Amino acid sequence: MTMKITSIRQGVVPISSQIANAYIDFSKMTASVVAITIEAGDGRQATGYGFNSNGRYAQPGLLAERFIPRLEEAGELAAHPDGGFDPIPAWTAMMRNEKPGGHGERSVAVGVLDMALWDAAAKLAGLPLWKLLANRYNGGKADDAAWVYAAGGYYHPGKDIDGLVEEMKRYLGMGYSTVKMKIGGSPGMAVREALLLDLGRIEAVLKLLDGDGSRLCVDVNGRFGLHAALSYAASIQGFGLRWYEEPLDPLDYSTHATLAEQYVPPIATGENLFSMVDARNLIRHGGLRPDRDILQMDPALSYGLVEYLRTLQMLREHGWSARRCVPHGGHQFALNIAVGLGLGGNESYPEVFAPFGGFATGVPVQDSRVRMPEVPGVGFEAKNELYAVLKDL
Ligand SMILES: O=C([O-])CC(=O)C(=O)O
Ligand SMILES: [Mg+2]
Repeated sequence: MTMKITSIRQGVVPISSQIANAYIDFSKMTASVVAITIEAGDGRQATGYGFNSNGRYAQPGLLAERFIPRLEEAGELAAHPDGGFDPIPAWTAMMRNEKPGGHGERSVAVGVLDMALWDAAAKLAGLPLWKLLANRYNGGKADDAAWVYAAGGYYHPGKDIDGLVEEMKRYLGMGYSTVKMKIGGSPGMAVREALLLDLGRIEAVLKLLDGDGSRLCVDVNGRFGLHAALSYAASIQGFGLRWYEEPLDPLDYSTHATLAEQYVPPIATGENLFSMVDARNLIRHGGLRPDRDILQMDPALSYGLVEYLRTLQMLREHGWSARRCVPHGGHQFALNIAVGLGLGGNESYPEVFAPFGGFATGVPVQDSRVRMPEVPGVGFEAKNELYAVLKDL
């Protein structure tokens, strides 16, 4: 049976807020949203939805000028050997006449469309995406739940240490046992002063977590140079934190290798690596340790799941387990991938980036684990606020 894309619509929606990390504020953050309708040879139709994660902006120009027209011109597409829709030939059509390297933000535009293709593929199969992925790529084995952690702890005008601790307390009340906070966001301050300030913030949150460092992640958003990263490393080493995230520029692999020689607990990075090749450079040259470090490549920013499947293959070839992957972005797409392909878990943003973050409405988090609904596709239709945005396309 062949399949055909019959319509593609796109829009731009704000996900702006007053929060900031150590590198950017989100006052003008936007996201692209798309809807793609696919017709199977037997006349059945499904509409899949996609969007990009926070941190990169909407890509209406790239979508309108290159990627949507190529998909529209793709014509009849070969089905997957299981008889269902296969996003891979559609993805290949989108990427025609694109050179390698210099990934820029076209990976974001392609990621938005890729998400919609997978949502439609799973809907045509009448399966939740996590089940389709387990069937196609994981010998039919899916996890029964995903580990999730609550990411927040942003800088916000007027927010002090008490405000930070109150926020973390709310996350514990929602069923999360591991939380993440921002550090390194003191522009213009000397490293020593900034470090003292951050140690006070970290210790206040650790107190709430009964001093258990394995329940706290800290995120620098790539702000530090090697000197600051090493100074912080020496001071936080003893806390045994769950991970020390994006301490350095994401593309500066050799400084990661130097840090990894000095800092024993886990380091996490990868949310700003947008291709399998970039991730492979990190693995080859970043000195990261497959027994503890965490890889956060986000399929919704980095050419989608078609490329992420290649990244997982590359990791296997380099002796890394998929369990070391905990994608950035806090969206249901990565949650399906985590459960269906056996990743280590997924990020979650209980209080920021609505309506794109979070899970199906009414699904509880228990002991930092969340189960998947049995809804066909990614599960957007079971997430009321998000579906209200998508269905308007
Ligand atoms: O603040 C951001 O850009 C998001 C981020 O780093 C994360 O979710 O880890
Ligand atoms: Mg991060």
